[in-house]
Amino acid sequence: MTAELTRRVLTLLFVREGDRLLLGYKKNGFGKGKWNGFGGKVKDGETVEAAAIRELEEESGVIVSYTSLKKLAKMEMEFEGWNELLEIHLFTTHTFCEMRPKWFHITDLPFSEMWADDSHWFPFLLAEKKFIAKFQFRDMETISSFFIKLVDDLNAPS
Ligand SMILES: Nc1nc2c([nH]c(=O)n2[C@H]2C[C@H](O)[C@@H](COP(=O)(O)OP(=O)(O)OP(=O)(O)O)O2)c(=O)[nH]1
Repeated sequence: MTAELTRRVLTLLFVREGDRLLLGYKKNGFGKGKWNGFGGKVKDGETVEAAAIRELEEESGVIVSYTSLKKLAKMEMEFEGWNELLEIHLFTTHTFCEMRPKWFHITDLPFSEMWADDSHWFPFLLAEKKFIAKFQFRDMETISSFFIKLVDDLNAPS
């Protein structure tokens, strides 16, 4: 006689941009050491769509809208000797709601596509030095004057 299997409902969401796919490296727990899409257990009373969006945000910080989700599959995984069956709801999305994350090397930052003031204070940010600064802009792209001062205590009166 086969033992009754407990069902564990999981989500798996892949964020895609053109020909590129965002993956995460699982550092701990189930699937440790594997690259994968983002997902996890569906909580009691939660829809699989809500769980897919929540898990993506918890694991990557990326927020996508409910309407951008495309459900592609429901898969079941059984492992010999396990009394649990995995039910995986597979989704894909092509849209980031507001910010599209991307890693840059600190020596290769895209300053020409960043705010004009950033190149002035990034050296301090990268060195993790505290500073106060003020920038005056002629227009959105042009700084007319600025100062930057390294400080020990950001709460001290300036
Ligand atoms: N690509 C791929 N993903 C899989 C397979 N099997 C499997 O569970 N997954 C995915 C589904 C889930 O997104 C994830 C497993 O969820 P999990 O149990 O590790 O959840 P979690 O650590 O995030 O836990 P929690 O946040 O929900 O507490 O791995 C598989 O065979 N292929």
